[in-house]
Amino acid sequence: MTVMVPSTTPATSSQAPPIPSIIPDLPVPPGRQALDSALHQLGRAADLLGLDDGLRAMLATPRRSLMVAVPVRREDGSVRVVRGYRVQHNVSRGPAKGGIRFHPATDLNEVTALAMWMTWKCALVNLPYGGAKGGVAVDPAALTARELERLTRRYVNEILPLIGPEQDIPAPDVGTDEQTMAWIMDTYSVKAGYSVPGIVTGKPPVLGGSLGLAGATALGVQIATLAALDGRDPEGVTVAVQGFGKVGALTARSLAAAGCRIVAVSDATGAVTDPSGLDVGALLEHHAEAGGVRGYPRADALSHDELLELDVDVLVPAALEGAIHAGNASRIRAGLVVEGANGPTTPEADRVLSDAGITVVPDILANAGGVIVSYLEWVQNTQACSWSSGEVERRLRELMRDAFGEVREAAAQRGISLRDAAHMIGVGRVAEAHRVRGLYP
Ligand SMILES: NC(=O)C1=CN([C@@H]2O[C@H](COP(=O)(O)OP(=O)(O)OC[C@H]3O[C@@H](n4cnc5c(N)ncnc54)[C@H](OP(=O)(O)O)[C@@H]3O)[C@@H](O)[C@H]2O)C=CC1
Ligand SMILES: O=C(O)CCC(=O)C(=O)O
Repeated sequence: MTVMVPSTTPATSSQAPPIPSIIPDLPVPPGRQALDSALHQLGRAADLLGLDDGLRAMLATPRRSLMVAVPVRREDGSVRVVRGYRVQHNVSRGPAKGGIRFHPATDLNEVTALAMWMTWKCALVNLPYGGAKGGVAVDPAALTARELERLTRRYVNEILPLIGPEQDIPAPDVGTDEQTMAWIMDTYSVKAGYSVPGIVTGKPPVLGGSLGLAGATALGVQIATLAALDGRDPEGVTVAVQGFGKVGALTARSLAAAGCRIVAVSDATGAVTDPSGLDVGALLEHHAEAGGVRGYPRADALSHDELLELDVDVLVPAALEGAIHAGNASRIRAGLVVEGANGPTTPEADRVLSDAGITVVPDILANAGGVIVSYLEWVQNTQACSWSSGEVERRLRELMRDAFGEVREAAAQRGISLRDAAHMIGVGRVAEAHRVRGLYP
């Protein structure tokens, strides 16, 4: 999103055109809502842990935030300037880790919230990482492939002071993919003068990418869903999935492969439903050809809101933050919500779902499969070794199972929600790292 600010030069009779600028426009919703949610969740965990005010302040404050201008030359020769961000929320347990988002509405608040969630997520699944996130306020669909490549390379160049294989390791998120990661690796490597595969995860396998990363988040969501079903036969369990991107589409496929009946999916173009079960393979083909799920001929159309409010066993929000909010939470009829997306449920909605007896498997647990396999990729790159897809999947299953078990046990012991339990464990580990390291100087 380019912010146009009028020139401060007084208008003259020749009426000079305003100078386009991207002077910071903060704070700006909707990122503020994500940050408020993240801070609220941290506050609850800090209360459960009895943390003192100093530690609370350290955990609530990002360690480093970088805001950059990213000029990109368009195909017609003109230059457009967009804003980019990289936030390292916490690095007490290891290098910062987290994806890069290309989305027109991203802002510093949103990226800060996403970085904070990465910190707790990495601690919860016991990875030796802190948390980070990056973003560029741009719609990648509105750029050509060459413009996107130039934008990516320039953004990487601007955030060079923060990133590095031992400092801060990016990965894909909304609007970015394997190709984006390949450009990041190349840009960083050209600057270094040698290949640095460990600078980024989610790369194509030919560049040292993990054989299991493409579907890792989705497999993790499937594992979390089946664990939350608690022994119930998945055969015929009805599922609605919001978002049909890297997480949503592959989660739909993964849950269908486990026997679930995917009755509805959506993306930004629309939503489709078939109560007898969608053919996810055919839907993926339609999506690839048509650029979205809208118009899929073997299903009925429904509205975005109707999808969220379907009477299903499982709802998987796998798009953006704030999908389930105070305005629609009371209409959610799913028995179980498994958060594929980061921050899809606001704190107000959380309360409503809890009062209605709806179980929520929180984002930092449900979607941790991606960063788990990112970690395996990074170890593989930095140790110059490689693992088979079977080995990657085994490790992913182990870490997801252990984390799920710990969260469920803590929730049962303390009589708290899975979200509070997950945050208590994640925040507690980071707080303990701070305590043991002490404060410099
Ligand atoms: N990629 C990863 O490794 C991980 C991602 N996540 C989280 O998962 C979520 C999705 O990420 P990812 O799949 O990578 O992103 P993608 O960009 O691949 O997909 C996002 C999807 O959301 C859809 N969408 C956007 N707005 C809406 C809306 N209002 N209603 C329904 N669908 C909508 C998009 O539709 P369209 O394509 O039509 O725009 C697209 O299908 C994010 O919260 C991300 O942070 C979490 C862990 C790891
Ligand atoms: O794989 C990674 O490093 C980060 C994935 C991510 O951005 C997320 O879990 O939200």
